[in-house]
Amino acid sequence: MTSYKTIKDVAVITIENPPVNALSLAVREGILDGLSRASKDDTVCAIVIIGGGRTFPAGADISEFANGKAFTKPLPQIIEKIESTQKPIVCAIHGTAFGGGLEVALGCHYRIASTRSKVGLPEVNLGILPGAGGTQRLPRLIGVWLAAEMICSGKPIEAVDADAKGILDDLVEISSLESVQTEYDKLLDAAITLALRVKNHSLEGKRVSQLKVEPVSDFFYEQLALQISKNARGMNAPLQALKAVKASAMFPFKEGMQREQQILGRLFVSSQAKALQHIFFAERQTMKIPGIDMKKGVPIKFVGVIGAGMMGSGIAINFIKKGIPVVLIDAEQEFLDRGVKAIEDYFKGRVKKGKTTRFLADRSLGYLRPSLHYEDLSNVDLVIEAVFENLDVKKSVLKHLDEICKPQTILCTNTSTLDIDQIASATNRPDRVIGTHFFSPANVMRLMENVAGSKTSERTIASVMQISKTISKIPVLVGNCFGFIGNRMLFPYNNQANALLQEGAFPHDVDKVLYDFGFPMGLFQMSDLAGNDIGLHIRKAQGIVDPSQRDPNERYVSTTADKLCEMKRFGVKSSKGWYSYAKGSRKGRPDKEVMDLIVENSKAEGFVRRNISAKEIEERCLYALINEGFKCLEEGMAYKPGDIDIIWIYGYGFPPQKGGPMHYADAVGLKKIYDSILQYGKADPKTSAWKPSKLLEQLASSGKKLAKYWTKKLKAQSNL
Ligand SMILES: CCC/C=C/C(=O)SCCNC(=O)CCNC(=O)[C@H](O)C(C)(C)COP(=O)([O-])OP(=O)([O-])OC[C@H]1O[C@@H](n2cnc3c(N)ncnc32)[C@H](O)[C@@H]1OP(=O)([O-])[O-]
Repeated sequence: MTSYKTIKDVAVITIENPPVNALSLAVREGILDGLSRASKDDTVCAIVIIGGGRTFPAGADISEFANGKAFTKPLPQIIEKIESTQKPIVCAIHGTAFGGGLEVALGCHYRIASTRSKVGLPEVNLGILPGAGGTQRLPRLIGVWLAAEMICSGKPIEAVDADAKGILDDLVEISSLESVQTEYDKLLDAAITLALRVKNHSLEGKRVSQLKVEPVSDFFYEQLALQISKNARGMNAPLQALKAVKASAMFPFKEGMQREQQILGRLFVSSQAKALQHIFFAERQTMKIPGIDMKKGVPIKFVGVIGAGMMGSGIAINFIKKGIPVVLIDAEQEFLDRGVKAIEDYFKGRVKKGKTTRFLADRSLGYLRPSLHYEDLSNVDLVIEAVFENLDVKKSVLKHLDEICKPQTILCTNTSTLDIDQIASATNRPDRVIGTHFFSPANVMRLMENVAGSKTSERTIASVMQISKTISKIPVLVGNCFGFIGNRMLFPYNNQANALLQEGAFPHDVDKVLYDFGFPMGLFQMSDLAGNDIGLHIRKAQGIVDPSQRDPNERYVSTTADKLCEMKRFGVKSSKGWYSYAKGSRKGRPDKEVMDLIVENSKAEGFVRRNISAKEIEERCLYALINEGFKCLEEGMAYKPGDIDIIWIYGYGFPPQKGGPMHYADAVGLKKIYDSILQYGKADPKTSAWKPSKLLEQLASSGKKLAKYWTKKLKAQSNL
């Protein structure tokens, strides 16, 4: 896990724990061993610590948090040992020196970094804090102000910025064209040169723990706490980290460390830390699908997008940003021009905000090829249609593409509800047809539901999952059912919200509960933002708007929602929806007209309105959602509980500190949820959402947790 060698009387300890050189127990032991050898060897005059491969350690080994290994030879002790070593230690950073990695660097006497590298303390994103002395050393090195900002936001910074802030002693210029090996060689060279230069220098002032912290006023802490409460609403770790930073300015180093460790101890066992660490791994597991070999994917170098509307142009942006040429097709010149303008405006905006340069923006735009002719797609590797959400329209587009594109081209349909098999049946290559459900705005939202039809091949799935990654999306493979995973689960959740209106609640009552739970906004606010006509369109496609076509045994909850559309209350875009909006504002106010309509409809539908508690609102919305998630798992539409959590966190704003609906279900207790579902079902037998999932029933009665059960199941499957 580490190697040791000497170059020109400098000991070089190289950390070798690919892929990210996480500071596992074996690495920590290796560092200790290297320090001891170098200290005992009289010919060694200085020490360099460097990461092998592509990076300096990207942090403590997160997998050791759950199994307790992190507490054996813990990182703070190793860093103390590094700092107290009598020979100068130079730390050489490339790649991503994150978390414990940066904390190791802060324990070294000198720090140099490749200009391509990044440093950061992202621990708050995992529900903890930089608990290997980071909250005590960083303020001593760069001041409380800058340190608190880095620690509480968890955002990494570029090496050049780190140098300007005083974290680094020097930068090693590496161009973007140079290989990782060249970067490593140049960095090591520079580190050895520096080590030889300082070999006889005193270490006075070089041990960061001995530096003084300039105190700042309480006003600063109050302001930052306010900002954190707004930007990281509901998250414990950032505010706790701020307390630890404050301790650095109030106490000597040793006492400050004690405070840091106390706070870390509390955060470590918190439900938020468990939830956030679950998400960290779940996000990386979405590419691991039983029976799919991702290496079978074919490279996608040329893409077509059909439809230059908001969705199509957003999709195109993802590709051209990564240097992948896109032919953007629309039937009308006017629509095409509008799409191209939207794309140009997007890049102009980025330049204006300093997020990219004019040169890079122009380079991306150079990859865009607008066209009115399908024939220009004859050579693309993959094409995504983003036309109107209508089965017949999509089928005819795919049929046409099948005739024009080369036989190997993968045909993707961007739909949020339609049947992939039916769309694929319009082509002679159903094995090369797949759903790619982008979330709007497609250039912003990172989630992608990739939908496998019954004939979609392993190669197609692997190719699309990989290209999704290349364009920086978080792809989740899902099965082909109505609404796939995200929208399918949204329906019962949304139905409960509407049912609550019938029984006595108002939109702002429901939205407040969901906001307090941690969602960025409630369901009615979300509906107003997306456009209430979308829901109506889906209900029409389901054939349930017309009372004569409804199943008499299923409760209908959307009368008010339907009437709102009749009244042209489409939401923010018409300044009126569930709420009313001042012109240009997205902040809705409860509207008497809507409240009267809700009361009137309750009466007409035979409900006696009652006060509904926040607890009931929360349980009914969330348990209906969770029950549907279990159904998706038992039917094989979702491959892992973690996939569902990722979809809901990245696609629907489920609060990450609660870990996603399936993780949350385990935290609440499956028996409690199951019993509540039975109870709500008894009171409301005409709502099929209250029919409990068999899987939920099985786990609730056996007292098992979903996460454990599913991991075991997957293991057993892979051993077959
Ligand atoms: C003691 C208390 C104080 C200290 C606390 C800390 O340091 S807390 C830590 C603070 N640090 C952080 O929070 C940084 C967390 N890491 C990152 O942000 C990113 O991994 C990255 C930017 C370093 C590389 O991005 P990229 O897209 O190039 O790669 P990728 O993301 O796909 O990862 C590749 C593989 O490495 C795995 N893995 C990664 N990191 C860790 C880890 N620390 N540990 C274990 N494993 C880790 C990851 O699961 C994946 O495994 P798989 O699926 O292949 O089996």
